[in-house]
Amino acid sequence: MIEIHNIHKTFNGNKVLDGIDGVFESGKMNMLLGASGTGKSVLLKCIVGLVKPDIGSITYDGRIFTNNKLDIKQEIRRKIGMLFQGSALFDSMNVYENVEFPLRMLTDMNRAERAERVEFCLKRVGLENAGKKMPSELSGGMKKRVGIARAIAPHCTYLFCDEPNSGLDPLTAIKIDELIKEITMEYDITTIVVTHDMNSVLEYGDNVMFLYKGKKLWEGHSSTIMDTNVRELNDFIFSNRLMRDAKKIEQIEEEEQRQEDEQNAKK
Ligand SMILES: Nc1ncnc2c1ncn2[C@@H]1O[C@H](COP(=O)(O)OP(=O)(O)OP(=O)(O)O)[C@@H](O)[C@H]1O
Repeated sequence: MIEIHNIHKTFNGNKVLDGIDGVFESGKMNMLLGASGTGKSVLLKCIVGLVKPDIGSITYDGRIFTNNKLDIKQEIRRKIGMLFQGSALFDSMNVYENVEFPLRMLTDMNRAERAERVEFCLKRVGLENAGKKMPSELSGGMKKRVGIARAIAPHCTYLFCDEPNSGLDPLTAIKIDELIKEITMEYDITTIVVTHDMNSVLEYGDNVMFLYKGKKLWEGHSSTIMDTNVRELNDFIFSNRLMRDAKKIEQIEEEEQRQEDEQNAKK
């Protein structure tokens, strides 16, 4: 579990995060949702330690991360897996070497142990025969899968994904979300996903935080997000035409049901 309390961050007079609190539980898909420029990535960077908050605290399973000793921070960092927007694979390494890389850097596994772990992770993401391929030979979805295998290889406890399905077609995007969710539950990982994709949120969001201009305006399970009274969140959701149409259909169905109930009651 990761807890953040009262996170503030200002860049050159531009207030990007304005007092954010939150709890991210393990085994759940925790999602940071919001339009471009609302501070989602900066918040994620604060949590990972790439950006230092001006005020606020972050704890990992009860251990303070912010302003703690370097060795404690490094110990926590070793348990973090990252999936970057563009997958960020090393172009000069093949798939196997990419997944093996964090094991070389972060663990004292010998060659045979590394090979076993790489093969396990590649199999887990459905790429058991792709070890020798170079990143340039992979589709966008395959690159994301390699990114996931690399992130979980050192047995990560925490997994951070920055727009994991950006640039993917809708079907592949759903499969990547599904894989992240399965892995999160299977290994009880604390996962935080930055997204502005409502499809992802509705399908997989166990705990969704909506950020707007550096503030958290709404938080809850995805099943309740369509019923929100928060105007900014409503505007965000229904800026998408498909969402507007879905809402209209839902309202028509509700009205039909209401009329049917009324008629049944009269009988
Ligand atoms: N290192 C930095 N220095 C100065 N300003 C920054 C820095 N990093 C981010 N910002 C600013 O912080 C604001 C929020 O940026 P952030 O990347 O967190 O947005 P976001 O919600 O993740 O958007 P997107 O969905 O487009 O990635 C932006 O105005 C951005 O220009």
